[in-house]
Order: sequence, then C-alpha cells, then structure tokens
Amino acid sequence: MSLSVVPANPAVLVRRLIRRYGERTVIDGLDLTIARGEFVALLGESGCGKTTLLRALSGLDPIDGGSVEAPRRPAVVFQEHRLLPWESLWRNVSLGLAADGARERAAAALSEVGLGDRLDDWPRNLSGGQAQRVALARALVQEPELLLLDEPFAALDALTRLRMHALVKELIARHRPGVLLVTHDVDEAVALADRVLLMRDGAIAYERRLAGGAAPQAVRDELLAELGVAATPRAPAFPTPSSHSVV
Ligand SMILES: Nc1ncnc2c1ncn2[C@@H]1O[C@H](COP(=O)(O)OP(=O)(O)OP(=O)(O)O)[C@@H](O)[C@H]1O
Repeated sequence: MSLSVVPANPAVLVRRLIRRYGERTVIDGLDLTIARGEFVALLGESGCGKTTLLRALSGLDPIDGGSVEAPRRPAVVFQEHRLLPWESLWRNVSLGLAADGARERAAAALSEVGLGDRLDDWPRNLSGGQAQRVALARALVQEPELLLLDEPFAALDALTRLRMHALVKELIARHRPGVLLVTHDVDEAVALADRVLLMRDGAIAYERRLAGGAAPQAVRDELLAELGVAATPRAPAFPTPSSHSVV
C-alpha cells in the first residue's frame, strides 16, 4: 500500500472515483489530490477518459462512485471559447458575478489578459487566441480554487500557443488556483506543469514531478516512452515571448 501525503488545503480531493457510460466503466477507482497553487497536467491516449475525469471534477456530470471534494465550484476553460456571441466581452466575463461592481471586476480581468481596451467589443471580432484569453479571464474572475483546462490551446497556431503558455504561467502564479490541464502535447505538459500524470485503464498509471530542476528533455523522453511513443527530436523552439500583447 502506498501512502500519499494529502496537502492541508487541497484544491480538490478525489477518492476511488467511478464513472460509467452504460455498461462501460471509463473511470475505475481513480485517486487524485491537487494542492492549491499546484499545476498538474494530464496525458493519456485518446479515449482513455481525460475529459470524462475533468467533467466529473467540474460537477458538470454525475459520478457513479467514490467522492470528489472541492471547496468551491471549479472554473473550466474548454478547447473552444464558448463565449456568448450576443453579449459584449465584459458581460461574457461577468456572467455569474453579482451585479454590483461586475463591470469593474470584468475590466480588471480583461486587463490581466491584455484586453482591457476591448470591454464593449464582441466575440465575433476576436482572433482564436484573443477569444481564449477572454475565456481565461471569465474563469479567473471567479477566483476559483480549482481551474480545469480541457485542451484550451489545442486549436491555436504554434506561436499563439507559446504566447498563451507564458500568459497562463503568469496568471496562475498570481492567482494560485490548483490547475488540472488535459493535453495531448507532452511538450506543453512539461513546459507548464509541476506534476504530470498519465491516465490508463481508468486510473492514474504514472506520475512525474517536474519540480527541482528536472531536465525537460529527459522528462519528455520518459513520458513519451511511458506513452509508448518513440522520442523524436524536438522542433526548434520559438523565442520565448516577453509580452502577450499581440496574441
Ligand atoms: N457521453 C458519452 N456517452 C457514452 N460514452 C462516452 C461519452 N463521453 C465519452 N464516452 C466514451 O468514454 C471514453 C472516454 O472518453 P473521453 O472523451 O473522456 O476520452 P479522452 O481521453 O478525453 O479522449 P480524447 O483525448 O480523444 O479527447 C471514450 O471511449 C468515449 O467514447
């Protein structure tokens, strides 16, 4: 039996989680704890149940066994922005906030993602990267203790994705929610996460911490091997963006 240390103040505590679709058990006794301020990335083969897990944690879907304990309702950012086309940007961000001070809070959140001058603009006028930045603002304005990210950068071009990584790192360092990022991209997981998990057969099959100066290339190769993929040379990286203002 393995003993795991449960943080004093977890963002989420998942015990023996079960989730079925009809006869099919997709999540089968999964345990997971994410601390506040911890960034966890979740990898796994297509169809292994990553989105199913994220939806179970979000409260969007019911669970069939075990428990999910989160202090407050988590915020979620999906692959597509899911902004309401008939609402202005600030109204999209402020949905769910108390009316009093909502515009000011939305304005502050939009400023944080570099869109402070677009409060009264419309979703249709945004690029894909800008729309995802509004989706991030909408999530963070709730001051969530757990932020769930379901492949939020997958539809973006490579340069925009790198700029989004820099922005997300900055925002997470400031707001310090626990984060669960579902991604197919091993490099993205290694670039962003404190801990990378690999899901298989309905549970967490493998875990790798990246703290303490772990060499990214070695970790990447280890994860690819664990996923059953031969490591390929890394594509030349774009220069690290120093500003997110042109995403
Ligand atoms: N609403 C549903 N009804 C029935 N089966 C479902 C439903 N949603 C997902 N599944 C099945 O559950 C399994 C896990 O799906 P899920 O979307 O969680 O996988 P995933 O790891 O996120 O996949 P991908 O990486 O391709 O997005 C799949 O076999 C899928 O077909």
